[in-house]
Amino acid sequence: MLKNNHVDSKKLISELEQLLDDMHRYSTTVDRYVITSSTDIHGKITSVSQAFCQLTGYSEKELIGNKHNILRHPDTPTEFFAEMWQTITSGQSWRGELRNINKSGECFWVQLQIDSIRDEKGNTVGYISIEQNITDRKYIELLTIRDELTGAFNRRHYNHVLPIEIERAKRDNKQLCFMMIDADNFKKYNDTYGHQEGDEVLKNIVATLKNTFKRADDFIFRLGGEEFAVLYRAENESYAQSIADISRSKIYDLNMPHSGNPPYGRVTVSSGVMILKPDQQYILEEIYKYADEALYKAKHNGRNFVSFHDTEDDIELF
Ligand SMILES: Nc1nc2c(ncn2[C@@H]2O[C@H](COP(=O)(O)OP(=O)(O)OP(=O)(O)O)[C@@H](O)[C@H]2O)c(=O)[nH]1
Repeated sequence: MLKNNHVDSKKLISELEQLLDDMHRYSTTVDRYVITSSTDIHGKITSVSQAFCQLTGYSEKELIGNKHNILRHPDTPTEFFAEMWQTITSGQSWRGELRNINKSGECFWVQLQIDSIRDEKGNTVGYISIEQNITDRKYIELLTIRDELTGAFNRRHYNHVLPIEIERAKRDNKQLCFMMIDADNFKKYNDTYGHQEGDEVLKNIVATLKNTFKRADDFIFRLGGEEFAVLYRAENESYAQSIADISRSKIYDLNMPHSGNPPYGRVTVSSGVMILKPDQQYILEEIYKYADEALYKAKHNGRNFVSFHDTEDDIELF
């Protein structure tokens, strides 16, 4: 009897050792290959996998006790994180794509899922994230939607985004503005200063637009040649008008010489804006047409000017 007991416990110990070995192997593999991190309820990092350290360039010691904002990309708007926190603190999982910055200052993209960690009573005691490195895919994706010269979104992306943003603005009961921007007398600029210098001007125009329209839901497009567009939301007409004019004057203030653009003698742009009301239906092609007509008015008005489409009068409704 005693002997039997001895044999059983030896067998049990060996099985337990085997189990511990398996668990160790499993956790080592997870640690090495799964990009994961945990935080307490305040967002302070409590554990990270080796794969997480490898991706971010930070050591475990540097990360523990810190918050994930150590990785924050400056272009990610605060609203993005507010929405993320709202979701996870309400007990739901959050899934999405996020651009981060590693320790060397390089950008990387992750697809991540964040879930609550709960104690035996069901209380949230922290959060765990599992991530996937999607930088390569994102890079290819961005190449297909961006204009190579200026970095603005291309026309294809404009066609994709416009209907989505119109619906979103309607849902949020916000006015959406579509502004077309065209460099003035640009043919003369190229003729005088050369095409390459012209390219630099186009880059400066987009950089200035990016500097002006900085909200998460602002979109800057290059629709073709020296023609650009911005899609932006406006709480009211006064904002819609003032920001459009600020973008025009910021480009004027760059003071890029342009002798063929009298009376200004510098690079200027003209813009045409169409304001979309959330309670109205629009035909997509008409939006472009009306903004283009407003742009024509701005050109006609002497250039370096922002003109607004007269709403209500002649919008074709469904
Ligand atoms: N440098 C450069 N020029 C471009 C590019 N795309 C288009 N253009 C030039 O932009 C000029 C546009 O000229 P037009 O459409 O005649 O208009 P404009 O001279 O700007 O005159 P207004 O629009 O009436 O003020 C043409 O000379 C095009 O060659 C580009 O990528 N780089």
